[in-house]
Amino acid sequence: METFYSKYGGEETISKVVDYFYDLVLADDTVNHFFANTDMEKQRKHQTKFISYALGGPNQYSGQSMAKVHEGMNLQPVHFDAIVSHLRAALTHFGVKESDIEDALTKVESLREDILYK
Ligand code: HEM
Repeated sequence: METFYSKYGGEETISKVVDYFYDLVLADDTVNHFFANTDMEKQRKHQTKFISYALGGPNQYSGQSMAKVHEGMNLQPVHFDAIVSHLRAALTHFGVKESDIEDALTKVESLREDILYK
């Protein structure tokens, strides 16, 4: 089966989507404070991992490992929703088909319970 990731051009496309998404996240006061003590390179890595995951790329995560890395952040639905809305905006901006956007959002949603309130 052709994955979303390969269909839209693999890493090259991912890096463009990441740049766009990164700017949206860091301009948003709802969530940018979580990254206040994270250096720029690490932030970019985070956004890349997030996008790659959503698009079915090589970095796939278990709920357990996601609970662990977000431990101590006490992330709330409002934070998760903000990130999801930026993902939707970034994918829309690059002309991704609505049904493919829905698939990506469903994927991300599957980790919501693992990531929140940790
Ligand atoms: C499905 C959703 C998410 C995925 C797949 C994901 C992925 C990851 C991964 C893989 C890490 C490990 C550190 C690294 O990237 O090197 C991480 C850490 C982190 N995540 Fe997420 N994340 C998600 C949601 C969120 C949300 C909603 C927020 C906050 C609004 C957030 C903020 C952070 C922060 C601040 C770190 C630590 C960064 C650092 O200082 O090293 N994440 N995340």
